Amino acid sequence: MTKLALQELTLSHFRSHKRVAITLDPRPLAIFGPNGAGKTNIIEAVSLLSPGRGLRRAGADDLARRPEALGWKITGILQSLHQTHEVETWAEAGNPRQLRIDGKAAPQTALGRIGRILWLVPSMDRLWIEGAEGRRRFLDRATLSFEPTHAEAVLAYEKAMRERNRLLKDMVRDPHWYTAIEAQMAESGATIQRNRLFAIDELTAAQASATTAFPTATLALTSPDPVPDDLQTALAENRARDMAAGRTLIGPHRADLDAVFADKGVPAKDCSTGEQKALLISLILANGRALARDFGAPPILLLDEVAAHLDARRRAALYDEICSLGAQAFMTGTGAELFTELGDRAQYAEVTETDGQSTIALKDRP
Ligand SMILES: Nc1ncnc2c1ncn2[C@@H]1O[C@H](COP(=O)(O)OP(=O)(O)OP(=O)(O)O)[C@@H](O)[C@H]1O
Repeated sequence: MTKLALQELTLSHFRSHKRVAITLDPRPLAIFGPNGAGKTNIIEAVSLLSPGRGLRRAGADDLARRPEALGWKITGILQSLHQTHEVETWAEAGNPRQLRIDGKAAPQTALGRIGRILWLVPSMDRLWIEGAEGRRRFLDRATLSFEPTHAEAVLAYEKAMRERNRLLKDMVRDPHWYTAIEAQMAESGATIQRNRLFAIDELTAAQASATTAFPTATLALTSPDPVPDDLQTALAENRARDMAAGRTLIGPHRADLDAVFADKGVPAKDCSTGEQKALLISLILANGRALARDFGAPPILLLDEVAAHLDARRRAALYDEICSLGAQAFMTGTGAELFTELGDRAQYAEVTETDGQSTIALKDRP
């Protein structure tokens, strides 16, 4: 099968890493080292080779190595479906993040077309019990992996909504100011809604068609107020209510992802911590299988401390599923023993830290 894989990763002054240059093969990479060594920083750098602010949602200045804080750079050689791309992303102090693909300046949305990168990080352990925003972001990343233009629809919708919210806050009542903005929101909103429903269908089908050790999640797109078919009319009718609130109260920006642990019929938020994690793993793997079929290659997976939560049987099952999927999964853990079951099916790297400076070294199978 065609592979999507990072062949080389170079970091310069990125968080605790002053200089990193590693060459990888398409197998999963198990990254081990003590707490605070700089393992997550490595996979955060990989996450920045996809659109958005990466797996910590950090601002560009936070990524610069302290104390120098001069700026940072990540370079990745990414093997994609038809060709290999050089992706460079960097920021100079006080400036926004920039991007070049194959030597040419490119918008971040272009990254969604050449690669597919999905992640699970410990902060997502509370995804099912916290507010809708995290679940929406999770769904949108899955959606983006199926439909790269989703990012443009979300950006267009958010830009128009910001303009509308400004008018609402300024108590502008003249309908002329609203019509074009609401038409834009309705158009991009319909695209967002359609894309998200498509992603849910894909995840549902991919869960149903596989034999897996992880539980099935029954998914639904919900919202405090249903997203109307005719969003433009609904927005016009809702202006007075929105003006009182000082913001737009209806639309896809209020959507939520509802999940139920299918075998038990229990909502994800009421499941045990381990079950909630297992549902997330199940969805990431389902997303990977669906992409392998639709896009032609499984995504790059970034799994931060995923092994720590799993018993040995589940851990072995996860590794088996990643390997049969053929995904280049970057996995972190505090000890090499967490990856024993991977054997020769993975490559290994140790991250260590001395005096606030991290280093990474590829290792033989531990
Ligand atoms: N901008 C920065 N400049 C220098 N060091 C930083 C910067 N941001 C974070 N760090 C350091 O990076 C280290 C954390 O790295 P990281 O989160 O990658 O650790 P980890 O190996 O994943 O640890 P754990 O196993 O505890 O999750 C901390 O020591 C932190 O102080």
